[in-house]
Amino acid sequence: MTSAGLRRAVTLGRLCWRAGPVITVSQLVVTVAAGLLPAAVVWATKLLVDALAAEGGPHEVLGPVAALVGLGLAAGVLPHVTGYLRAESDRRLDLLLQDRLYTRVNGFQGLSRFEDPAFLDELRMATQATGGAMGPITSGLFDLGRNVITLAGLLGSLAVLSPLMAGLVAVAALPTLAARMSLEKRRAKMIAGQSEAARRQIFYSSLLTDVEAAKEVRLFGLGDFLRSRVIGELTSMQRAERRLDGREALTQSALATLSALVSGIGLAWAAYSALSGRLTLGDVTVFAASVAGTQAALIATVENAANASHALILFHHHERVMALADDLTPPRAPAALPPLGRGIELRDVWFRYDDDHPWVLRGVNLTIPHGASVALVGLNGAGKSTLIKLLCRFYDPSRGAILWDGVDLRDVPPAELRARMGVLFQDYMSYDLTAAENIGVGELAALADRTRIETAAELAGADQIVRSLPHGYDTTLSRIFFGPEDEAGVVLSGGQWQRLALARALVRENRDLLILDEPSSGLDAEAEYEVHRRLREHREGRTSLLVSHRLGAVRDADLIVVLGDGKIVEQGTHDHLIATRGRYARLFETQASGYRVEA
Ligand SMILES: Nc1ncnc2c1ncn2[C@@H]1O[C@H](COP(=O)(O)OP(=O)(O)OP(=O)(O)O)[C@@H](O)[C@H]1O
Repeated sequence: MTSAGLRRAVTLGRLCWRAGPVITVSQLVVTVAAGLLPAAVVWATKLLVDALAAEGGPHEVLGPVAALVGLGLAAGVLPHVTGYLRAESDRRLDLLLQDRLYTRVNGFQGLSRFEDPAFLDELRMATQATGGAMGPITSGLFDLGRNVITLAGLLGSLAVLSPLMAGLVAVAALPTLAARMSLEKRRAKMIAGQSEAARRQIFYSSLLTDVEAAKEVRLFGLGDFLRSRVIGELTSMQRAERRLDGREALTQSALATLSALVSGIGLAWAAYSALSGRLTLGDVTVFAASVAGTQAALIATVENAANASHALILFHHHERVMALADDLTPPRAPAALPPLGRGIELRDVWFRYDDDHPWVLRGVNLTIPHGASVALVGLNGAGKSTLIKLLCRFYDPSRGAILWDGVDLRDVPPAELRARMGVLFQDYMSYDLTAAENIGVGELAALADRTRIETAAELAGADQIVRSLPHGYDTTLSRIFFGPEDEAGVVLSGGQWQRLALARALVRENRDLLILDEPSSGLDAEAEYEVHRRLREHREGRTSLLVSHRLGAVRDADLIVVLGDGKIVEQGTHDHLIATRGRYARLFETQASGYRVEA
């Protein structure tokens, strides 16, 4: 094991201790006892055989027999005790590791990590180091410890009879150990090399089983195409595995032949030594059992070391995720976030998602005054949603700053900032929860406050829809989970989901800033009119930012901002922008003419 591997094993040991000190100590005691058992049995057997060969009386035989009975009892019970301790220790360690991992993942307050394929790979491997994979990690290390003790006991016994033979058996094992370790390294490298293919395979197979994708997959006849991609990725991964398995089988067979040869030579030597009177019958028993036991323990040790090292590689990914720095810039001058009194200012904000990506925002200067309703319009890809994500501090500007009453957003904890906002994203979530919970998760403190949830639903035009569901607000909105009384859940239409998402944003009452990104894109004309009428009243006197392609919905805003090519190209009231006959006026005229033609 390399020094890094050893360090990881020590860290894991510390975590086991934290997860359950009593269980860990018990496991250590049982491991040592189980490890010493084979050598103890060999020596008790030797004493018995020698007593029998010397034709001793019941007195001489009683001791070894009693010892063998006790050892037999221990051999019967210890595996079950070990099994229980192991399962309990795995459960506790699993809890601890999952808790650590998801606390760290939640600690990444921005979005950039989740858009980084290298991080996603690391995270996928790290999540494998929890759950079922924890068994081999801990039990592999304890088994390794037990087998090393067994090995030391048996090799020691052998050395008493023939140091040369003990040395020979030990030396014969070295190539096996080296070969196994090198194979394990290759396997780890192969798995790392396959991670992209594995991710693609998971992606294709999830499309084949995903209810959301089922419509398009069937309509476009994508089933065979996706199936052949899954099989293609699997085949290429299996090809690499097959090559390695073949190499492993060949190496192991050659090494097993070497071990058999060594033990054959040893046995012949012991038999001739007994014939010439240099060894007793008991000695030969010790010798034969020790050689066989040593080789078995050696193979098991190598196997355990390989399993433990494989498991430690997974644990390594866990540790790497844990060691990652926060994704957002740490505050230079930590500040408290004041209640919004003046407004939010974007000062020469430049932004791109990555150094290799093009600029999305190029020097945006904008003020959202306190109490004003601001509308953001622009063509697809103009950067509207990106600007919203910066306001929520999912990313920091690449250059420039966003100031909240003069305080740089980089200087305040993101959670504090987000607690001051109600936001409806363009790509909102639909939770497989009840209707009430779908709204209430917008404000966890209001999850049990039905009046508040109903008020938000009413404002979003969702109240009537929810009331007409089989169990009203308690109806489970899911095709995956069952609702009350084991009924299959109900699924809403796109526009109905959107109203619930809007209610979720609005349940956060009295926030400093309300952001709505396309709140009515999926609503029918009547609902859209009604929702915007209510929102207009609701936004009155509150600071809000509305993004919409439906220009009729933004004409009443105090300030309309037109974004184009990552810059603000125009801003003003509806009347002002129409009078200037610029980009907004053209967009508005295009939309209006469409309606006029239809009319
Ligand atoms: N996570 C991301 N990583 C890299 N590029 C992104 C990401 N999200 C958006 N972009 C790019 O940023 C640009 C602006 O996208 P954005 O979603 O902000 O536009 P938008 O104005 O909201 O468009 P729409 O009207 O279509 O919603 C686009 O060119 C898009 O490809």
